[in-house]
Amino acid sequence: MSHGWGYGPSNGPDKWEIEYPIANGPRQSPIDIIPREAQFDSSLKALKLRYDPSNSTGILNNGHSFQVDFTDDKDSSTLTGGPITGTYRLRQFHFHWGGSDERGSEHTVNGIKFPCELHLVHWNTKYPSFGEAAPQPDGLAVVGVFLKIGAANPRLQKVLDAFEAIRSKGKQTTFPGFDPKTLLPGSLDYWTYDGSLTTPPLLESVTWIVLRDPISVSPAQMAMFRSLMFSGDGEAPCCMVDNYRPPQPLKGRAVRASFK
Ligand SMILES: Cc1cc(=S)c(O)co1
Ligand SMILES: [Zn+2]
Repeated sequence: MSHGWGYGPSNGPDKWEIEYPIANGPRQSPIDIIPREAQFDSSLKALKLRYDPSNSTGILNNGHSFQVDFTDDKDSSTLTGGPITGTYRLRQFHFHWGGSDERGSEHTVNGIKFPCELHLVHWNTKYPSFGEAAPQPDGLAVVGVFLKIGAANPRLQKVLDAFEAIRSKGKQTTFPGFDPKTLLPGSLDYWTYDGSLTTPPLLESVTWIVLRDPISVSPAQMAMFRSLMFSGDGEAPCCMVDNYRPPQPLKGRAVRASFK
């Protein structure tokens, strides 16, 4: 039975270096963002996110998180501008969250954790596919959005309403016509730095674009995230919580801000 990576005491983030030595590499993610140490860069362009809802296809419990997948055979859902050059295509989005409201995000701000963090994963179309882009230093761009406890988020609720069909590992269902733009805050001001995937294989191929402003999520909605299972049907039930990697050493990297 493969012991596979996870978030438990025997296979969690502190153990990943055994099978993935890059876990101790020079550009690992997430990081703690310290706004007063970020450098405002006036040459940074505005983020341009153009998403076509007809590209959303399905929603899947992959045993680590859940993800909403997008067809990426055309330049119809793209990220341009911001810190990147060229065109990156949206592949999927997913979340990381905690077992209670005081933890769950991967990036932190002045050491503060949010209860949840959204990741929108895009790949560089200078490469022929996501798989070919994923190992390249400029292969991926992930937009991170913090979720903060507040009013219930009706746009997020559309995603949560699909959970009954994907409760356990390996379950998936169709998820057509969803517009990820509805999960973005009003401002696209961001911090950016060179980093990695936050899950194995921890590839150092991600240009991170972390939005300053959070979106809201209610306590009841957070409880719905925690109703998903890491475990598959017929396995010992294990709630999907605390699927976040803690901040990693900055190792001299610059964090730039698109705003003053
Ligand atoms: C591709 C990918 C990116 C992130 S950030 C993640 O958590 C899993 O897979
Ligand atoms: Zn992620």
